[in-house]
Amino acid sequence: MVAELLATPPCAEIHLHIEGTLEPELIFELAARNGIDLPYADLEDLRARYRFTDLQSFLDLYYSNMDVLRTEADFADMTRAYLRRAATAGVRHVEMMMDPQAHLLRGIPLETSVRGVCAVLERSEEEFGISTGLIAAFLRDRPAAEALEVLEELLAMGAPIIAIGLDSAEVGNPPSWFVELYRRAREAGLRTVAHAGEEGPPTYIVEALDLLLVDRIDHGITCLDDPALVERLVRERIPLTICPLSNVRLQAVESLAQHPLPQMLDHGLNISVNSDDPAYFGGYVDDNFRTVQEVFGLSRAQLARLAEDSIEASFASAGRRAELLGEVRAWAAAGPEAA
Ligand code: HPA
Ligand SMILES: [Zn+2]
Repeated sequence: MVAELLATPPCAEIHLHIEGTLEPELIFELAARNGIDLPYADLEDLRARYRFTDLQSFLDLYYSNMDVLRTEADFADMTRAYLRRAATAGVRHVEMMMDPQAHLLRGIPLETSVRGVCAVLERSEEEFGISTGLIAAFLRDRPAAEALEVLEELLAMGAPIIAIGLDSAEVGNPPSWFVELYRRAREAGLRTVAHAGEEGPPTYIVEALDLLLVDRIDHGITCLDDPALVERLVRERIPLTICPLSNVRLQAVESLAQHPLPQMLDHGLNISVNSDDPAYFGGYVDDNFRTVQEVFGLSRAQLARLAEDSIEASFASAGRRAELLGEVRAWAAAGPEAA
């Protein structure tokens, strides 16, 4: 029974910020390597700052810690550390966001951040058995014109991105400001996602769908405040990428017991389980699966459904999706409940 409780399915992780995988130990290591004086006495002092009251309180630390990322090797080391850990968590495909604009704003050329991450992603399938896709996320609390300029530069340099996303401080920065950015991305053949309804109202989810024409919504938990929207998300099979530990740590929900994941399953929404910024929110995708399993007593079949949803919602090739769905079905069939 204990082994059953700890089991997590093979899955796709499709809501993950690579900069949010920067663990405290690596922050200190990179600071030492780059001769940076950190504003923390030691690891314990840094860890003591990981108490957040909302999204902004997290973003302040997240952007501040990014300062240790200076060279291609720094970005590569961070990416490799995530993939190594993700492989043990059952991740078989990852679509990772990165914030190239945030690095550019602090003087790090796009080539440095993108090449550092991509050098490792290129070898991921061979090295870790994890297929990958890179999503360039843009900062919604910065001018839309700046995002468009950065996208043009990414396209001009041939950055191997599969999609664009929209992240950072949500409330007061609506999707409607980024129509041109998303139009340009689609024109360039990219897929599209956007954070909406993490802290912001359900109208932001509607804007992301109707104005940005996104393929999936990151978070989207506030959709439950609008029953007509929930019905639409179910009918149109629009995926929501759910991050349970993140929602609790950022106080978007009061406690895990009050997380709306079971309601979302009952509604028949396509939802996946993801870690968002695992170094900051207390766990990787397996920790998120384990937690929802423990708190809600999910069955093996329900866990398999979450994993299947993650694969269906991904931008992996049809062949890769079929292969991974086969793995999830084998995992589901191997459990005691299936006997
Ligand atoms: O959890 C998040 N929400 C919004 N923006 C972000 N940028 C990094 N992580 C996040
Ligand atoms: Zn996120």
